[in-house]
Amino acid sequence: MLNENFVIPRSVIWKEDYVSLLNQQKIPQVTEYLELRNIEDVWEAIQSLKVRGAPAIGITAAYGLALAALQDQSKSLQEFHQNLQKSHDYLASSRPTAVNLFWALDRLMKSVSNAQTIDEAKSTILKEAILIEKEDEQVCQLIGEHALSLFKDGDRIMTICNAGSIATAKYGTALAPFYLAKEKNINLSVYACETRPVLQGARLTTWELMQAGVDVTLITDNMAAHTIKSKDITAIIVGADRIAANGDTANKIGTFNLALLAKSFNIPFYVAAPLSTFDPSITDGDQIPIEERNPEEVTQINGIQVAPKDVKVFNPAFDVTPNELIAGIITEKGMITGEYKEEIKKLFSN
Ligand SMILES: CSC[C@@H](O)[C@@H](O)C(=O)COP(=O)(O)O
Repeated sequence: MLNENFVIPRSVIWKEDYVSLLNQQKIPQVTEYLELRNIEDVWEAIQSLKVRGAPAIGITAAYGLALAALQDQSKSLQEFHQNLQKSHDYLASSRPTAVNLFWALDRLMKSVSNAQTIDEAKSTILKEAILIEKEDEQVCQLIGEHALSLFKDGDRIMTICNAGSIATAKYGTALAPFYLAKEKNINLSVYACETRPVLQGARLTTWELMQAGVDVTLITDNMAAHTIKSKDITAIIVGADRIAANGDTANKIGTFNLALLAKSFNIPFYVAAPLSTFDPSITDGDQIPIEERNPEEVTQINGIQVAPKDVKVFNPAFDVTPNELIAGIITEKGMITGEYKEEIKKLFSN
């Protein structure tokens, strides 16, 4: 295990009858934990980005479904299953792109399909939600170890958005190697893109890494090319929201730009993601649903209007990086590279 003499924040904590949730909307100004007491609270927290990041969305939704199950007053097992399906569908409508949401909810539904009593179903569903969180912590640590093996002392690495501890159960995906490097006294410098419009890089990645004592420098998104050149960036590493069967990867808007820059500067562009972020049911990235969010995320900064009120806005929250721009996808099972279609098929065949 990592030694804990530096702070690795957690975003989702199960508290027996509610979910304690770090309010990521308010970081870094305010560190507050919300009490999510019912499925509506959970839906709203996911939709409004109080919790965000693919694995953390999945874990929170899993606890949301567990809360709904535990609070259910059904008189028969059949009624219980009908209500559970409604709760599943409701939570699944909170955000469309990160496949971990659907993966976690489907996994809970499957876990209770053979339950003989309502009590058995309730305890099974909670156990499964807790397991999803525990597994994600272990998986992120493994991703961090595999990713760290690609870097050496003194490397300068760029990232976007926040694929850190608070986007997962713990440690993160793209940020996990930086926590591990810190422990092993390997010096890595991180360049964090601010990540307009919602600023996950500026607000969250810097906050997380500074607490752990990781050397992090903030840049605006449009500084990426100049920074890669002038600071001699050695690699780019990002997280993922959904990876198609051919390796095409949806991640935070702006990721595709960085992949193109990596190609142009001849530096590796890595994706770090757990197997729960793969969607082998879709053949390529064109089939990934891309969330479009409220125009005000673009026309305002921190509630202050910066563009004409009625300007037309296009606000996709994600883009898709084609597989040929990706030097490697780092999972808990190691890194896959090259023939992604074959490699991904192998990953899911055993
Ligand atoms: C380990 S988190 C991976 C991704 O979910 C992350 O990079 C990302 O794009 C998050 O987008 P967000 O809109 O903040 O949920």
